[in-house]
Amino acid sequence: MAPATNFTKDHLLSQIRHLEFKYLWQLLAAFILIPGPTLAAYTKFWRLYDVWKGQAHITAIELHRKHGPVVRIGPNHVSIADPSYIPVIYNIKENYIKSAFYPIQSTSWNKKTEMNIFSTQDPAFHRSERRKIASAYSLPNLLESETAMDSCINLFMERLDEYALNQKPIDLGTWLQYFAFDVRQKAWSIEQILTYAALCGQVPEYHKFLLGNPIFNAVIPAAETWNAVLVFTLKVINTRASIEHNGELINADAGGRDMLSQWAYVKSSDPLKMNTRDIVVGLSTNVFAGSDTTAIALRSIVYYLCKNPHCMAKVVQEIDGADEEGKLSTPITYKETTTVLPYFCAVLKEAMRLHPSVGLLMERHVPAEGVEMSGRFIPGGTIVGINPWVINRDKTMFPDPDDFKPEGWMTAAEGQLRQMDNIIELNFGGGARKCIGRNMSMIEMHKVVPQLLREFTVELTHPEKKWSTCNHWFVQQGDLICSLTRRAKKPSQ
Ligand code: HEM
Repeated sequence: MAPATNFTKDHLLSQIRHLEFKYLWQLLAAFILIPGPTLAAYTKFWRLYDVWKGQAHITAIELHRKHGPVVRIGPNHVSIADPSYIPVIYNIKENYIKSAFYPIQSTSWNKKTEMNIFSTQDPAFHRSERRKIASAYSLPNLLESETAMDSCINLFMERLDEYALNQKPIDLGTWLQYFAFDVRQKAWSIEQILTYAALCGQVPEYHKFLLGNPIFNAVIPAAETWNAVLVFTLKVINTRASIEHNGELINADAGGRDMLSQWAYVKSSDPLKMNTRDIVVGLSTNVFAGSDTTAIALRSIVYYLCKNPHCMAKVVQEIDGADEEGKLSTPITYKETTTVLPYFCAVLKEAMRLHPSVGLLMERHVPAEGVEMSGRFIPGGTIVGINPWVINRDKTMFPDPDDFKPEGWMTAAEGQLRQMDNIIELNFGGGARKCIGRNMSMIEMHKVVPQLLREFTVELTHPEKKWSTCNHWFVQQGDLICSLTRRAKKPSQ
């Protein structure tokens, strides 16, 4: 028996040594062999500085063009640019868990930090919270309330008319933001909140000493009123219902079609399914995650059309043609755009390809066993992610990646088109954590821009100038100053 025991022991030791060696080798290979800026391999402050400058999306594109599909951008952060890993990193199983970047974007409500479906790192909590609200965001459900959007579009066109009549240049970028969600509050703006989240998100361990410090809310009881998102959400709720001092939602009209009404109905018919917290957190997450992202996409469509007058002329011609044939309602419906305005749909995709709303890595932890990506081993626990700005400029899919060429979407063969679609879908994230508000934004964008171009000639007031961009997680644009001229007579409503 003794030799057998020795064999087992020796064998075991050699296996351990082999494993240690293998593990050490893998770590070494990962750390030394993954290319990237030298400083980034040693300190997170390289990334913090890069994000602080507001152009991290440009840095990311340049780094991948120089180093290839796998680039180290922090001691424990690796950026991936190979589209075939989209379904690996962003999957339904949620085994690639969100990083500590996300909880910073939680909701503060009733002096407590409340995780929302965007910020939580816990897959089980995420599943149960998302299940409660998902049906309200389905395409059929949203299309049933399309007329509510129509009244916003009509109002928006009336406001723009005032600028056209007075021949005054308009800051259309800001007005598109008002259209997406009118979050103008005397409080911390979404941009300020995002700047904090983007910067602190690079060194999330400091959040607990900063705004994440529980003493913060206790010492400064008014802190919640600084948050524009929460203030706006409560203000809107209070126009239709009321939130009592103990934080209980009462008197909400539970018969309407919008989310407040739908959720108030669930709360009153089955309080165990949905409570006031769920409603306030759900609605304020919509405002936070949905207003700037939608406004950014709307601005991109308008900007790239103005910068490419031949594309603008084609879109306008397409709209006028459909109008003459009596195929368009006022305002244009989502179904009409998606069925009779194919060139506009290609423009929308191309604008979103060139300027995705999210401009940093969508960070996830590699599962414990590690993974090999594009020939490089990445150890478990490493934070990996894909930046939509990088893969949307994949040269194999988009031969002139920096140019605005909507025609590419019209002429691609079926298989190629599917792959191109899969890539730009990452603008909305992927897998179980994919954007829940995608359909809402898509409906808005497919309606309001064609209606705008149907009613007005839109030109940049300074066509020679480039707009400005600042990436603090969302890539905001500035200086979309336009001149509007009313086209034919106002369409009858
Ligand atoms: C063009 C418009 C939009 C874009 C580009 C966009 C983009 C994204 C992206 C990239 C994510 C995933 C982030 C990640 O995994 O790191 C996301 C998630 C999310 N978005 Fe959007 N979004 C848009 C509009 C909206 C709207 C209108 C709403 C709400 C009404 C919304 C609510 C959310 C929520 C709640 C999540 C978290 C989903 C989850 O984790 O289950 N978004 N969005």
